Amino acid sequence: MEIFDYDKVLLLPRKCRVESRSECDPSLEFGGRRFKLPVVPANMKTVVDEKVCLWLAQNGFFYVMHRFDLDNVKFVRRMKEAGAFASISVGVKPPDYETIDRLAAEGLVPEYITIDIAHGHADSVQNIIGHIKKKMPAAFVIAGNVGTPEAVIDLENWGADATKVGIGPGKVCITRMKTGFGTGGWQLSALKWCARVATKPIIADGGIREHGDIAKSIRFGATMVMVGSMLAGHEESPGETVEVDGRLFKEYYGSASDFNKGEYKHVEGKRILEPVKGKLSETLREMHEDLQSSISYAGGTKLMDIRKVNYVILGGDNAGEHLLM
Ligand SMILES: NC(=O)C1=CN([C@@H]2O[C@H](COP(=O)(O)OP(=O)(O)OC[C@H]3O[C@@H](n4cnc5c(N)ncnc54)[C@H](OP(=O)(O)O)[C@@H]3O)[C@@H](O)[C@H]2O)C=CC1
Ligand SMILES: Nc1nc2c(ncn2[C@@H]2O[C@H](COP(=O)(O)O)[C@@H](O)[C@H]2O)c(=O)[nH]1
Repeated sequence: MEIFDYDKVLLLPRKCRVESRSECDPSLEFGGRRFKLPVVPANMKTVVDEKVCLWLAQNGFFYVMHRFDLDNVKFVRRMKEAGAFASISVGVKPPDYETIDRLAAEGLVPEYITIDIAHGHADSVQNIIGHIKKKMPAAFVIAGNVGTPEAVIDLENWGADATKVGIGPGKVCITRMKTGFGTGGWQLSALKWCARVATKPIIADGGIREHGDIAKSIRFGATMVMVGSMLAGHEESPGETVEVDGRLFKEYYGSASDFNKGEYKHVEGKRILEPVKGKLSETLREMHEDLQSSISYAGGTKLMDIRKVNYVILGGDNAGEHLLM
């Protein structure tokens, strides 16, 4: 198997078919809705809050609210009252079952439910997918995280409508060091490996460091990418602002860090400071433009035209050109 990550791959251009990049459309259909970009901010406390989620929903972007220290029922109700779709995260513990039951009892069906645990290839995930599908069959269920084809096959067979791939490639992740496991350092080829067997959409989660990594993820089989650090640290981002030597930073911490958990137990995440980067809407606008360029380099007009290109692997044992035959 080829092993590579985002920084070791470049996509090869095909003859341009447009006169202007404005003809290229990076939008996509996901779970019955159309979104402007194949990008979703990570469901983490220092990346999204209710205000950011509402803004994303009202401006044509997908979002997934985090699942920490909030009442999901109140959140779904407020999103619906605001005329927005609801997209929540749950875990696999008894309070998460109660949340599903309360939502169903009140007839508040979130359009999207993400089951968000560290090791998503687990009976606990099969059980909660079954529970959600029984109580709220209309909800689109995203399940993860996983890092192998076997896990993708199981999650799809258990009823997940999409899977989230990425164990440990995140910027504030320390899973690799703490446990010796994961897709950190080879996330892009893990994605390729998983996408070969997937019959439903994959969200590639973690390790996106450049806008071009979004196009690379699409090329290797992702329908959507989840982005944490690059979308943290904006003016609108939640998280404490810290001044260091006259420069402004915002905190960004892992969901499995002691900062998020409130205790040092099964810690697999850390806290870093991200330089404050301006407005989130500006970063999303730039991502949109960059993806339009990617599509034009792919010789296409639509997002999935990126899937048609060849690529090269730079350096290392697997170096070489890879042609689509
Ligand atoms: N994408 C990634 O690489 C990672 C992401 N995270 C994020 O951190 C947050 C907290 O995650 P998580 O700790 O799962 O959430 P929870 O603490 O809610 O754990 C979920 C459940 O899964 C169990 N569990 C967790 N890890 C394992 C494991 N390795 N083997 C068996 N059972 C396990 C827990 O039990 P118990 O605690 O008793 O073991 C608990 O019952 C989530 O948002 C998650 O996405 C965390 C690590 C890696
Ligand atoms: N191993 C851990 N992974 C975590 C933790 N908190 C979040 N995450 C994952 O990281 C991505 C974001 O990655 P980035 O490279 O874009 O910053 C996020 O979506 C989660 O899957 C954690 O504490 N430990």
